[in-house]
Amino acid sequence: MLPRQFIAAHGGAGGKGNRFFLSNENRAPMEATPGESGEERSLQLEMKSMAHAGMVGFPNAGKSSLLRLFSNARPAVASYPFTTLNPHVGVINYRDYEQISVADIPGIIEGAHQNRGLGFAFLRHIQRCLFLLYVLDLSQPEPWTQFHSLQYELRQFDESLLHRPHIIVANKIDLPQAREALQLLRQKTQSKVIAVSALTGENAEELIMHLRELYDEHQPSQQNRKTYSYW
Ligand SMILES: Nc1nc2c(ncn2[C@@H]2O[C@H](COP(=O)(O)OP(=O)(O)OP(=O)(O)O)[C@@H](O)[C@H]2O)c(=O)[nH]1
Ligand SMILES: [Mg+2]
Repeated sequence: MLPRQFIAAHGGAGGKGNRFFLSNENRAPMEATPGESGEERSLQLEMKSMAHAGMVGFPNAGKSSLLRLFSNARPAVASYPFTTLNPHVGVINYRDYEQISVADIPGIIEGAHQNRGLGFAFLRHIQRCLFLLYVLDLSQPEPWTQFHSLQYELRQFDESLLHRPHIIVANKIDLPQAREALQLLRQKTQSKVIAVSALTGENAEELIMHLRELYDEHQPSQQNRKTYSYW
């Protein structure tokens, strides 16, 4: 964990106040010396989004569609890759007033670490997320290769991201052949897979509930709450 506070610039040493000049001769000194100047620094700060969950996926996998489905965020959705150019954060509201924020970042492609596509610098926005959602497109052949490529790119960026709790969100279950692909995907990975359709909303509830379980499990300061439901 990064320290929450740091000193950006030290103040200068204080001057001598009136009391310093107090003496038997001078019971009410009006003398004082000015303090030294403080340090001066120019800082450029970058805010990293701090969502609870971070979505990673290939372009067009449906990350923004999912965010629109379960939160109030309205990122653009379109049938061409790299629709999302900037990170978006959406908030899921639960009935017990708990809120989980989810970050949607631009699509990552194979070779992103060599600056292919939009590069992988956007991954910095998910570095502080408690858990990750790998969003895969089930309509693409061998969707598990997307998972491996995404993990490979994450590793190049920050190996610790691979140890982050995660689930696979297998999207586009409504499309032909998606169910067969899902079966194979499940055989080829040990990760938890939740199949959904951002288009029809199929299984959205299950995903939302599972996010809550992940959140309760990995939110150390919070007391786990057993009864909850989505708005
Ligand atoms: N059939 C079907 N289409 C979907 C589903 N989810 C998303 N799409 C479509 O897939 C396309 C891409 O969706 P986006 O949500 O923009 O994908 P993205 O992952 O945010 O893409 P980038 O921003 O380019 O990384 C759009 O045409 C969506 O309508 C789904 O579950 N089923
Ligand atoms: Mg998008």
